[in-house]
Amino acid sequence: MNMDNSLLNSELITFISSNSPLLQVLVDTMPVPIFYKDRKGCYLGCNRAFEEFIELPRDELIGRNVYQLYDKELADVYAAADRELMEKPGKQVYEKQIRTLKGLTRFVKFHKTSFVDSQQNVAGIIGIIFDITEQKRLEMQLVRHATYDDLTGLLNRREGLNRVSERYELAKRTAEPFSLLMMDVDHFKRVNDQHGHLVGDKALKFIAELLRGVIRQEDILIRYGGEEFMLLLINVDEALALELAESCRFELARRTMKVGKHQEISFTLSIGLSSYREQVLTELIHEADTALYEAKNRNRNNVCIY
Ligand SMILES: Nc1nc2c(ncn2[C@@H]2O[C@H](COP(=O)(O)OP(=O)(O)OP(=O)(O)O)[C@@H](O)[C@H]2O)c(=O)[nH]1
Repeated sequence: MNMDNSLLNSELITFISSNSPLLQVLVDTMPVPIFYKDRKGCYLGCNRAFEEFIELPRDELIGRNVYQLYDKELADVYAAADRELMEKPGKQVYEKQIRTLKGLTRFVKFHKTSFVDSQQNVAGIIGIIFDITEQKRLEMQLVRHATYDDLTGLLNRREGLNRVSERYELAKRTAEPFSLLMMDVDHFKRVNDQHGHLVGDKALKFIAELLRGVIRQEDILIRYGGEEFMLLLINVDEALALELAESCRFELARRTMKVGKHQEISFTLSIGLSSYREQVLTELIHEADTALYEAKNRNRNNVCIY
């Protein structure tokens, strides 16, 4: 641009508009949205990609400020960012979730630069917008996959153990009680063998949903393995943990899941319980596991305390 970053505001408007069709063609050719504003924050112009992006023709844009175009919350963010750039001229880059004028949500990355007039005073800003909605969607998908189990939507083992470890360290510092349950669905192989793997999957979702409904919001429920779940009960001593474990076991045993039109199947849980008594985390998990093994040996469908 021959603007030399140093034009008077009025010169700039003239330069960009009819006297400079080539410049307009140039910016219109750019596939990313570009806009420019004066020092008061009024739009001086934009390219075609920006018109499409905000879904507004440039005639309706020029001369207006953000408060006349967007909701106040978004306008406040834009105005504050513009003000900061005018006060500290140079470059500015930030990401923001926005709503278009037609109400679509987009994630965007702004690259803004200030420009000065012939007296070297800041005369306005030029902004370029990169639509990073797809990139954000993929990022969120990756985080979701890395955090949750695809089938049940519960925390997966890796992320679950991270959170259990964090809570363990916190409980150690604050001396709050906490208890750990290992829960395993009884004879689950039979479900697969008798009804097929898809029904088995549906059953795991059903069981996870049911457990989610029994536990409290602050508890951490993890799909630990195939048909095995870990539950960390926060601020819960052994007596209360036993009650909660019995509730999980009882609620699951009394419910049935529909299979096909006429059949209903039910499930039971074996549960091992261990409570924090200053043992290290791996030891606590091992104890709950040992108690689960004991519950399986005692004919299943029961809770054993280590
Ligand atoms: N459908 C389905 N089945 C799974 C999944 N993960 C594990 N399983 C099945 O769970 C069954 C576990 O079997 P076992 O370890 O023998 O235990 P069990 O039959 O539950 O018997 P007990 O634990 O001793 O009561 C196996 O048949 C696995 O294939 C899954 O994601 N979907």
